[in-house]
Amino acid sequence: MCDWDLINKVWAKVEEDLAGNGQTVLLRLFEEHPETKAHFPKFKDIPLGQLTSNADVKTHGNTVFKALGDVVKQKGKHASNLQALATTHINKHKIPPQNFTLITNVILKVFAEKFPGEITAPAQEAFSKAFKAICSELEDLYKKGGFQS
Ligand code: HEM
Repeated sequence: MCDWDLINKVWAKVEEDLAGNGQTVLLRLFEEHPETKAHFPKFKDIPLGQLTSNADVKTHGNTVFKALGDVVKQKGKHASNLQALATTHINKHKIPPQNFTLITNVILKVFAEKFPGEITAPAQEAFSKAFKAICSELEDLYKKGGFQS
C-alpha cells in the first residue's frame, strides 16, 4: 500500500510552483539522460544551455506535472489516467517505457533537494513505492499496447 495521503501533502507544496518544478525536472532529465531530449521534437535540436530559458520547457513541465498531480489525487484509483498516458506515449510520442523510471527517479531527486522539509524518510519511501507501482503498471499497459521500440 502506498501512503497517498502523505504524497498528496507533499504535492500541495509542489503545486505552489507547478510549472517551475516541472521545468526543473525536465531540465535535470535532459542533463542527466541526454538521450531523453531526442524524443521531444520541440527540444531535440536546441542545446541544453539554451533550454534553461525556453518558455516551452516550462509550459511542458506544467503539462507533465498537472497530469502527474491528477494521478496522485486519485490515491491509487488511477487506471484511466495511466491508460491515457500510455496510449499517447506509445502511439503518438513513441517513448520507450524505461523513460518513466528515469523521469520518476529524477523527480524524487529534485524533490529531495527542493523540499528537504517535506521529503522526510517516510515521504521518500511513499513516493518511491508509488512511482515504482506507476512505472510497473505503465510497463504492463505498454505490453498490452504492443509497444515496438
Ligand atoms: C511522469 C511521467 C510523465 C507524464 C505525467 C507525462 C505527461 C505528458 C502529457 C500530459 C503530455 C501531453 C498530452 C499527451 O500527449 O498525452 C505529454 C506529452 C509528451 N511527452 Fe510525456 N509524460 C511523462 C513522461 C514522459 C517521458 C519520460 C518522455 C520522454 C522521455 C515523454 C515525452 C513526451 C513527448 C515527446 C510529448 C509531446 C510533447 C509536445 O507536445 O511536443 N513524457 N506528456
